[in-house]
Amino acid sequence: MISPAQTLTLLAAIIMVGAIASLVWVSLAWAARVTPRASLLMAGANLASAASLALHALRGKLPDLLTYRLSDLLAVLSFALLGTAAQAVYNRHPPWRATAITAAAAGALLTLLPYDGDLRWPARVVNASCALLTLAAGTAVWRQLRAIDVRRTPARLALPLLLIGALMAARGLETFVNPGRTPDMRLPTPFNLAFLWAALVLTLVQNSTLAFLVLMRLIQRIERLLERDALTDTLNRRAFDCALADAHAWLKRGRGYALVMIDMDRFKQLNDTLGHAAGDAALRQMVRELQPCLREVDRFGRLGGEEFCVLLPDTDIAGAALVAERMRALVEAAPLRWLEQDWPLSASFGITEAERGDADGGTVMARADAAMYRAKGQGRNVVQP
Ligand SMILES: Nc1nc2c(ncn2[C@@H]2O[C@H](COP(=O)(O)OP(=O)(O)OP(=O)(O)O)[C@@H](O)[C@H]2O)c(=O)[nH]1
Repeated sequence: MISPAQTLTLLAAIIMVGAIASLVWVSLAWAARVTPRASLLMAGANLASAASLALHALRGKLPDLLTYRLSDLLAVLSFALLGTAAQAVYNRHPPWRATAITAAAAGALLTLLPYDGDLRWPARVVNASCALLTLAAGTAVWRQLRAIDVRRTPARLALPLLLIGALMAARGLETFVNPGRTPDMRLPTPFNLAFLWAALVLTLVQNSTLAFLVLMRLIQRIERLLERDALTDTLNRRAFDCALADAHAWLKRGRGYALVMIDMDRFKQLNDTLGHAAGDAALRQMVRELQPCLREVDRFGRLGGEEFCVLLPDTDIAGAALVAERMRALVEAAPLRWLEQDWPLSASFGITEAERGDADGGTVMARADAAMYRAKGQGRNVVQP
């Protein structure tokens, strides 16, 4: 025998979890500044959900307009925010139009539908729209996570959202299975008890999952900061050396690679004439110009000063020559625009291919460096093997 106290206690527990979670998310957004947009959306979702359920629990004690219509509207809002928050963790500008249209349509229906007597239709609108919003967001997050990094952020982390969607769909279907019963979560029915337990567990799991994703995002950001050059956003020396060591390890398993050493020409003269800021702008411009020449697997690093190196996996000397020549032409074709003046830019390129006899990546890099110095000796702005 289920008592009304059981369903009410569960409702109170979900409300409390929602209220506490919204405070945690606000502090994550403001104090820790961790993915603030997603964190604030999560705070809003939890708050709206807690308010909706609190109003629902107070039916009969407050005006019906608040405990029925407003409660349902807040429920739709909370699910719309939840879906957008989940997508905002890995996408600063999550798609919101479809969510807004669904929520607005549900809101309009809930405003127009009569709330006297038969409450099954408002309940169907709430549950169907919430299920739709969560299932769509869950599918989008699943795709996002698969696209980002399968190993570190498994797509399975989107599962709680999909389960919440399924739970809401089940609640909508219940109004068809038990058409005689008024949809009220406080009633001590086996379905309500199961629904509230599932809702409590899923609220906890969903909040923890999203907190975990936010943490992963933070770790990835720190890792990126540690391996990037602050001025040009290419790999720094340490990260490039790691990439080179990895590539060299693959060489022993039959996967070759080539290096392109790049050194800007007469850079001191540019610095001395136009100033250090212009030199910095030239370095950034060159990196920007060269990016389109690179594939996803290529690694672009700044070794120091105006010297860069590109690691090209699965590439031989002929391939490296093609890439380097394309890069050389691009640098030459784009002078630095500084204070209404054009300053011609060029770079010298040394290329080499890793050979089985090379002891380590450093040996290959030394050969590319020597080739680059030969290019300087030949008058600069050339590619030398
Ligand atoms: N603006 C700027 N200049 C830098 C940076 N790092 C190193 N440099 C300058 O780059 C210049 C490199 O000069 P050099 O090694 O003589 O080379 P170069 O003038 O390009 O001569 P060649 O390579 O022979 O054509 C020095 O003046 C450094 O101070 C940087 O991050 N920003």
